[in-house]
Amino acid sequence: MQLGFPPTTPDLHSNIQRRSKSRFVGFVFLGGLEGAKASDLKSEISIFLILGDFSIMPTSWADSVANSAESGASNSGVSRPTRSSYVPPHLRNRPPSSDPPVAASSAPAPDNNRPGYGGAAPGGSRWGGPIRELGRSGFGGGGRGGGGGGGWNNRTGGWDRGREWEANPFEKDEKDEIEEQALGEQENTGINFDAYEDIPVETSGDNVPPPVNTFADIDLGDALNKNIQRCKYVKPTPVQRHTIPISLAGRDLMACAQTGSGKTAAFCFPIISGIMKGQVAQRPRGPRTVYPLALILSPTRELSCQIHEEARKFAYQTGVKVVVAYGGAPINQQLRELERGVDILVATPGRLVDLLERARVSLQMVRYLALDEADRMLDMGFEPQIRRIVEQMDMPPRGVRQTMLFSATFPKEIQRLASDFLSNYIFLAVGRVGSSTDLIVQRVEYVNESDKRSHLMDLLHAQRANGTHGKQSLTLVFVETKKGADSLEHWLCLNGFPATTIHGDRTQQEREQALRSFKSGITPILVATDVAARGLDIPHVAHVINFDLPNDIDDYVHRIGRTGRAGKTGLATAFFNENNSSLARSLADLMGEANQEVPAWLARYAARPSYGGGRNRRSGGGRFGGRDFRRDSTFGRGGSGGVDYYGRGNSGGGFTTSSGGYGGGYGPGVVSAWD
Ligand SMILES: Nc1ncnc2c1ncn2[C@@H]1O[C@H](COP(=O)(O)OP(=O)(O)OP(=O)(O)O)[C@@H](O)[C@H]1O
Repeated sequence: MQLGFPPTTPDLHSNIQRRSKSRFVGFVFLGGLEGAKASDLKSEISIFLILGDFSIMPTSWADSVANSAESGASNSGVSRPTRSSYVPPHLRNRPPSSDPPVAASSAPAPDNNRPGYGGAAPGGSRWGGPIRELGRSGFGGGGRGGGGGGGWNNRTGGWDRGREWEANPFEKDEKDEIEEQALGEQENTGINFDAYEDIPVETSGDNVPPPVNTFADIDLGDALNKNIQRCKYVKPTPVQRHTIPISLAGRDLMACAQTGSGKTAAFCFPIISGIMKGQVAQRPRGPRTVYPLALILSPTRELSCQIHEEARKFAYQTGVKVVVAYGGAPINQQLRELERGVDILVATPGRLVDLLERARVSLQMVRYLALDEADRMLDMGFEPQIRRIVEQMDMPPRGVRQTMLFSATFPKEIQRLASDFLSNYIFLAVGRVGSSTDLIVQRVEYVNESDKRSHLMDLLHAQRANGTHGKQSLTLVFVETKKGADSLEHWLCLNGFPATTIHGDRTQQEREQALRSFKSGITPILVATDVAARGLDIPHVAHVINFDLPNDIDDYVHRIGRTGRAGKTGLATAFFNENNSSLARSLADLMGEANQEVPAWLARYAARPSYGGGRNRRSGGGRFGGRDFRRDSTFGRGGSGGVDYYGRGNSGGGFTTSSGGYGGGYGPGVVSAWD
C-alpha cells in the first residue's frame, strides 16, 4: 500500500507533505487489495491528486519524489508518473480543478464476509463500503464538450489519457427534440405516473429494504443524478422505487414488472452507482484479456444495443465505461472497443461465449450480473449457454457476485431454474405480471387465415383515415415465420403502406436499418417475428397487431408490451382463429385480469376443456401473474441448488403485498389508434 503524492508545484507539494503528517486524508483508494479486509487498511491510504491538466493519477510517494526531481522546481504539475497505476472508475474523466479533494468517507470499515471483495458495508454493496465521492464543485464535468472519456488501457495497464473522448450520448436525443419542436410535433415526454399509482406490489424474502419515493432519497452519486435529470426522469417508476434500494443493499433479486415500466434503469442505476462508489480491486492484466466488473446479458442483439445506449447515458461522465458485444456485427471492432477498457459489458450470450473462448474477456472480476428478459434467457434455447457463462467459466459464484434477474414474465419452472443462480434473493412483483394493464387496450378479433390480409388492410386504412398513421403513430405487426414476414411486408408495400421487416434471416445491417427506418417513421409499419417481441423501447408505437398469435401467452404479453410504455397508452389487436385455440384460456384470463373486454366467443373457446391449453402457464394464477415459486409447496423443499427456502426462513420468509386495486376499463384518455 502506498501513500503517495504525484508531482506538483513545490508549494503544493510541501503543503501536502505537511498535511500528510497531520493525518491528511485525500480520499481513500483501496484498489489492488484483493483479499484484504477493508478494516485492515484504514490506516493505509493512497492519495490521488488532480494534475494540472485534466487527469487524475494515483502514484507512489517514491514516484512523486523522483518525478518531482526530474521535472525540477519549475514543474508545472503535468508530469506523468513513471509507473502505470490504476484509476478507479469514479475518478476517471475528471476535468481539472483547483479545488482540493474532500476528505474520504469516515464511515466505519465494513465487515468482510466476501473474500476477495472487501466485505459488505451496512446498507451498501457487498463489495465494501462506499467511498464517498469527491466534492463536485470543482469537478463540474462536461466543461470540455465530450467529457473526459478515456479508458483503461489493458495493454499498458495505465490510464490511456486523451486517446478517447466520451461522446455525448444525449446528443441524438437533443437533436431529435429540436427537430420535433421545429416540426411542432413534440409529444409530451412526461410520464403518466398516475397510471402507476395504484399498482400492486408483492415482495418476498428476508429483510426487504423499504422502497424509496424519489431519486433524491437514494444516494446514487452526483454524476448519475445529473444524467437522470438529463434523461428527464423526474421520479422513479414503481419497479425502480422498489428494486434500487434492494440492489444497493447488495441483495440478489428476481424482479417481475410490467413491460415498459423502467426495468432497464432499475438494474443499470445500482450497477453504475456501485462501480462508481465501490472499492475497486486491481484488475489483472492479461495481454489482451479484459475484466469487466458487471455483465448484463440480453437475448437479442437489438436489445443489447438498446441497453448499451441507455447505460451509456446513465454512465455519462461517471467514468464508468460501458461496452456492447453482440453477434452479427464484426467482432474486430468490438474487440478494439473492449481493449479500450470496459467496466460494464452488455452482451448477447453467443458473442460472449465466443469472446470467452478466445480469452478476450474474463469474468473473474464480475461483481454484478444482470439478466434482462431473464425468463427468456433461461428457457430451453438459451439455458445451456447461460449455465456455461455463469457456472462453468471464471465468474465468481453466487453469493459472491450480485445477481439480478428482470422480466415482465416469470413462469414458475423458470423461477426454479433461475434460483440456481441466486443467493438468498428477494422476489419482487410490481403490477400484474404479464401486462401493462390498463394502458394497453387489447382487442381480439376472429379472423380466418384467408381473411387476415384484407382485415389488416381495413385496420390500416382506418388508421390512415383517422390520421393515426405515420411517424407519431407506428404500427408493429407480429407474424409467426420469417418467410411470412417478408411476404407480408412486400404485400403491404405493393398496397401503398410503406413497411419494413425484422427477423432472423436478415443480416444484422438490414435489421438495424429496418429499425432505424421504422423509428424515424420512413416506414411506419414494421413486420416482425418474435425477435422484436422483447424489450425494444420504440417511442410512438401506437398499435401492435398480432397478425399471427404466438403459442405462448408470455410471448403475447411481451409483444403487446411494445406499445403502452412508460405511462403512455396503446392499442393491441389480435387475429384469432381455430389455429390459436390452445391460447384461448390464457388469453381470456389475461384480458379479464387486465379489465379488458373478453368477447363472448373467446370466453366460449376458453371454457372448452380441449381448448384451454391445459395448465395455465402463467405463474401463480390469481391476481398477480407472477408469484414467488418458493411460496408454492408443489415445488418442493429445497428447490435446486440445495437452497433451503423453508426450513430456515432465510428466503421467502417475509411476504408483503400492497395493492391499491386495478382501476379498470380502458381508463380515461385512452384513445384507439384506429377507430
Ligand atoms: N423514472 C422514469 N421516468 C420517466 N421515464 C422513464 C423512467 N424510467 C424509465 N423511463 C422510460 O420508460 C421507457 C421504458 O423503460 P424500459 O425500456 O426500461 O422498460 P422495461 O420495463 O425494461 O420494458 P420491457 O419489459 O419491455 O423490457 C423508456 O423509454 C425509459 O426511458
